[in-house]
Amino acid sequence: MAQPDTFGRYRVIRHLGSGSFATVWLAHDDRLDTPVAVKVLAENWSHQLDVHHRFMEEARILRQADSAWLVRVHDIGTLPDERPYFVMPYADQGSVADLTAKGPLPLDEALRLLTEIGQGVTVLHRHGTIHRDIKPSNVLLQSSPVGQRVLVADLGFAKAIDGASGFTAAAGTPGYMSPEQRGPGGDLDVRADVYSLGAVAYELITGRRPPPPPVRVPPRRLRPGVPRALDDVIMSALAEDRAARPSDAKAFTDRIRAIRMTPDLRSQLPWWVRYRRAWQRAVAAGVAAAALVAGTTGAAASTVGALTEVRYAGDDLHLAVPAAWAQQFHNGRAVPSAVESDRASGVLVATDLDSWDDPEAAVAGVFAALLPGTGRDLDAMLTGSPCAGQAERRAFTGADWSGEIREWSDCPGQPTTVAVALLAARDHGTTLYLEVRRPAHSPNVIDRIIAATRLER
Ligand SMILES: Nc1ncnc2c1ncn2[C@@H]1O[C@H](COP(=O)(O)OP(=O)(O)OP(=O)(O)O)[C@@H](O)[C@H]1O
Repeated sequence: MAQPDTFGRYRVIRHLGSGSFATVWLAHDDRLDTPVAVKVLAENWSHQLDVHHRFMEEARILRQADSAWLVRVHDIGTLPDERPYFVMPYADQGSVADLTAKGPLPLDEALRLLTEIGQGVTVLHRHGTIHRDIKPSNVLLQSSPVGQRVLVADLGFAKAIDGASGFTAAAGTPGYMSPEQRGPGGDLDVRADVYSLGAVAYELITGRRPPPPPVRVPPRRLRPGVPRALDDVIMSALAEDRAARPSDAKAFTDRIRAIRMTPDLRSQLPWWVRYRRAWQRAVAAGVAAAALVAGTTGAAASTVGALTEVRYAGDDLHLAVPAAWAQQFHNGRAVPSAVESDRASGVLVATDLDSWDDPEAAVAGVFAALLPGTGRDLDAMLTGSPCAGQAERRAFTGADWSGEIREWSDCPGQPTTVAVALLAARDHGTTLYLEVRRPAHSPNVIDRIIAATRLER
């Protein structure tokens, strides 16, 4: 469809996207001076009576439900060629699918989104409607004065609960669709949406869409440190037998909300998940502010090549990393600590900052921080482990540093080894905390990094 100039009083700005039955445009309401999204029935479907009816039904349900958790419908109209359109607020931050495309979300962020999506679906269930197509791309995000607002959208497949038996056509999206939705004529109830909520939760937590039912791998297996209660509610929502699922969106959401409120949720998380958010938020500022001073040391030839010295303005740590790893850097990520208030920040140099906390990513790099004092206890700092299996522990004694190295080589998916070291500086009341992620083919690189890292005195 060529870009029209207007839909009624709404001035068209650009195309936002097209779904199976409709096209959505960004437009401007000049009278109220606000951006809007206008959804127009697609030309090729406009003469199909059932599609036309469903389109109008979507607008009606959204208008009647009139909830802050659902996309609201402000206006409705008809084009000169008789096609209907309806007008919604513009969701300026894309959809939850844009977030899941980047991988698993920080746990607190995932729980917030799930609670809000669950509230939207609860409104629909109270209204007597089954959504039938809940998935990340159908949950839109809009900026609000207090942050970000979730809007459940796309009710193109929604049905009244009363008329939900004996559907003539299967509807939904594989991966998010309940087993009972797979065939036509299914006898559906709100627990079909509970299954989809479980599937969205699974993807937010693990970064992966669940396999077709029956789902046998719980989120915890893919993301160590997921609280047991969260694992349980997601797996029960994904039960093949709907009698085993939470009874409706409210029951599901109440359980998610309770987990979110658990006071010690944060302390249950392993250290690399707990501190993730802090550094992610600061990446852009950190990269801009950091001054990378690189000089190659004359290190002996090795499989990862020469080391590059990295130093940040205002810091007296000269960190040495393999030159090939020094692609992105950031200063400001927090160091794990047994005491929340005792947090120092450090520098991260890696091939890919965004993947640093994902134990399955093939990322290589070094995170280093200086902590005041010596005599610190690594066990008290670290909770959980990044990969399965026991860490191999060994002592390190060098000219400048001495302490302990722990290395996990049984990391899922990728040939990456994760190591953590806590090293006291010789003749200096300082401790160096190091995290190193290295490819499997460079076994002695950690010792070389420590040996070449020095303090400016
Ligand atoms: N209110 C809105 N604000 C911003 N973008 C929107 C809004 N409503 C829909 N969109 C975007 O418009 C596009 C088309 O949406 P639509 O609901 O028609 O179909 P879909 O969800 O992409 O696909 P399907 O209906 O086939 O599942 C999507 O990319 C969606 O994110």
